[in-house]
Amino acid sequence: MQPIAARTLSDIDWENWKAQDPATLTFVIKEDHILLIRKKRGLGAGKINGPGGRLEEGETTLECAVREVQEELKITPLNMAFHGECLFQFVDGYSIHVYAFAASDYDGIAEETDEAIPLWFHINDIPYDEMWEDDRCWLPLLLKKKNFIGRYLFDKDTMLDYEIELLT
Ligand SMILES: COc1nc(N)nc2c1ncn2[C@H]1C[C@H](O)[C@@H](COP(=O)(O)OP(=O)(O)OP(=O)(O)O)O1
Repeated sequence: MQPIAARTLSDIDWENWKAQDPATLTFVIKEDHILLIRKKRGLGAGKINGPGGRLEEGETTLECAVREVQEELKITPLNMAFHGECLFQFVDGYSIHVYAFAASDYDGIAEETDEAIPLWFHINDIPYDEMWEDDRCWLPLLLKKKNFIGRYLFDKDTMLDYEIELLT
């Protein structure tokens, strides 16, 4: 992995950009509450996020999104809807392309696993201070059932630049 000299989005050739890893995030939203996790390992360990992770060989983004929720919280998300894409470039050279889903219901009882602690929040009380910086930019759009594509440049945990396009 080669560090890149970018400080703004315009320093990156987005036309030919391809992430090292495709991944997913899923937000179960039910009766004005959202199910988040305290992530115990992997990229973003310690932060609050939606359950999710990297695609496995041969898997679709939807299959990955469902599997990751099952693995991390022992529940199955239902009524999955795709809402958008987040293209993350880090200045250390790493990149990850995240596909974001919302689910309006689930089967089972969410429990702690070795990957995640389940946490429910009212949708007006989302703990953005404990989440990745980009979440404030696009999670409100997903909550409004909008579709979006966003590009983000990070130096470790610090977001240097971003842009979001709303899709119709
Ligand atoms: C940089 O900004 C990010 N913001 C948000 N909201 N989420 C992010 C960001 N960067 C990565 N993520 C998400 C995307 C994925 O859901 C995870 C990373 O995947 P993880 O390291 O958990 O991958 P797994 O395949 O589950 O890995 P292990 O099972 O080996 O732990 O973070």
